[in-house]
Amino acid sequence: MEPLITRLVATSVSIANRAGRIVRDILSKGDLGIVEKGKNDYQTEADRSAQRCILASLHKAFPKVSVFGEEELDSRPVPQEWIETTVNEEVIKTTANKLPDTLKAVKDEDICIWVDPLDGTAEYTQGLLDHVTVLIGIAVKGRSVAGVVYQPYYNYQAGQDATLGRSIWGIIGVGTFGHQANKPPEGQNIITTTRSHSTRAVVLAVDACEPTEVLRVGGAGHKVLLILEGKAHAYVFASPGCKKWDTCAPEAILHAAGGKLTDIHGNDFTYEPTVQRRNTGGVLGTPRAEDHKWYLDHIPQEVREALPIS
Ligand SMILES: Nc1ncnc2c1ncn2[C@@H]1O[C@H](COP(=O)(O)O)[C@@H](O)[C@H]1OP(=O)(O)O
Ligand SMILES: [Mg+2]
Ligand SMILES: [Mg+2]
Ligand SMILES: [Mg+2]
Repeated sequence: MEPLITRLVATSVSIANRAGRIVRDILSKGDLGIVEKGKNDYQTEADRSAQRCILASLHKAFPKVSVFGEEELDSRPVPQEWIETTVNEEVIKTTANKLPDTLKAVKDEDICIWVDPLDGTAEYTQGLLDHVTVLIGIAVKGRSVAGVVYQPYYNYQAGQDATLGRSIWGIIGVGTFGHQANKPPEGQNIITTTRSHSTRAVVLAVDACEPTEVLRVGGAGHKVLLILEGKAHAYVFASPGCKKWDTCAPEAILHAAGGKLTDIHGNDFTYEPTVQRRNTGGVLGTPRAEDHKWYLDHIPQEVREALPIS
């Protein structure tokens, strides 16, 4: 049998696809069932249903692994057709002979999975559909090592014949798959940041990094995809708004591709089950680990002091 990590990623790719289908079905039926959880913080029926699908499916396949999802839900039974049991063969094939030795012996109790059933909820409700992703991040002993980012509306403006949706997945030491890997253009400094959760500190930090262009878009998953595809040079978010489920999967795919995701002080995120959910130190992502320090050095002291280390 394949190592646990390989099976977890291969199953998570299938589960994220199933959840993405739920996200699309709910929008096409038109009743989003929006609930306001807090200031500028919404939940829809798609967030709730996709999380039920993902947690029930993971629990069925891996009953001993800890899984945490963004939404607080009751334990109502999940419709049988939402339990995804298939395994993505592409992941199995690609990972065979490539998985690092350190990940081969990982046990159930070493793992914690962080699930964001719908990242970019604000943009989903506003029809900015390619900003939406489903995130399943896999941490081992508190460090993010593998992740799945499913983009349910990829290609949605490309015409009827285009295949809707794509899966991007990555494992540290194996690589990142399912997207184009491009370098960002030389001579520019394109910075991506929030469009729906901006604050004074967010703007100060972006401006201090001397952008030639600012891409204000939704979703932590979506912004990391922009970096992987060479559309942005950095993801700068000087706010305590992101939580563990927002960063776990994006961090793994970015690190697996040679990039770096930390808080704005340069500290690594940790993901053990008891960790504080909020990433109080903000988020900084770059496509090459060696470019990270330049951005860290440009974050104003005033902004750093306002964002405590997570
Ligand atoms: N102030 C905030 N309140 C609630 N969620 C936030 C906040 N800031 C960031 N997030 C979460 O982090 C993601 C990335 O931030 P942004 O889109 O603003 O760049 C958001 O899509 C949202 O995830 P979610 O949509 O899953 O609730
Ligand atoms: Mg949310
Ligand atoms: Mg999110
Ligand atoms: Mg979410």
